[in-house]
Amino acid sequence: MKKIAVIVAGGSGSRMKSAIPKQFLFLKNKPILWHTITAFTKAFDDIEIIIVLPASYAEEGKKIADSFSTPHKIICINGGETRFRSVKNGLDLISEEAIIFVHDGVRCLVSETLIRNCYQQALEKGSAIPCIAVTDSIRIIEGSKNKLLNRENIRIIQTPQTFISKLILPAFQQDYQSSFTDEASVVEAFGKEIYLIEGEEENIKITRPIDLIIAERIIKN
Ligand SMILES: Nc1ccn([C@@H]2O[C@H](COP(=O)(O)OP(=O)(O)OP(=O)(O)O)[C@@H](O)[C@H]2O)c(=O)n1
Ligand SMILES: C[C@](O)(CO)[C@H](O)COP(=O)(O)O
Repeated sequence: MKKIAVIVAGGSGSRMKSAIPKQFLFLKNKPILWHTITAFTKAFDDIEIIIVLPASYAEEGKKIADSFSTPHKIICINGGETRFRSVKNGLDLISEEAIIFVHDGVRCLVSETLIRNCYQQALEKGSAIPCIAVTDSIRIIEGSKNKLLNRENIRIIQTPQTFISKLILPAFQQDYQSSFTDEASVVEAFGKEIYLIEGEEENIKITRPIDLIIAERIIKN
């Protein structure tokens, strides 16, 4: 089956508080976004990639895309105000049947194994959403009180969130809801079941300055 990765890198990175959006910061002499794209090009020779960029950094993003050689087809497109809009802009370029990966441009430590596992499960079940268990105690705030939750039932959700095209493309025709934090929430709101898959501890989202320090320690290439 055809494979298409929509790599969303259209955000501003406000929590990182850096001078440029975090996806363009360097890790081991290469932009974070370059490492993320590399993971997908290594996972599959025949993958097509759509990179979603902030309009004001379209040129920087294009330069990174151009640094990859064929046979990988890489298309760049501008993002939008919300993650939903950015993902939708990428998905709007897809009309054929495919397994579609939606991945955060700032999860640059994702492994080729996880990408391939997501592909396989999405092929079999329609979706593959990587997740990891919680290792801290978890409490929910209820007004002025708080209550312990059973952490056995809690999962931390990652990307690549992977779907068969006939599931994700119609789901993104819905109107935006502020509760949409990821693609699984969009597909679920469309009334479809979501299938989880084991994620990876190292597959962190570079969000705050501390995450960059952690990524520096973990990254291999
Ligand atoms: N309108 C948006 C918002 C986010 N993203 C992308 O979604 C991924 C995960 O989002 P997040 O870590 O929240 O990135 P930012 O929105 O850039 O960060 P912040 O929320 O701190 O501003 C990032 O690769 C980001 O570039 C996007 O493409 N378009
Ligand atoms: C999609 C995601 O990375 C899954 O963990 C997460 O929901 C993105 O959240 P953010 O607030 O947009 O960083």
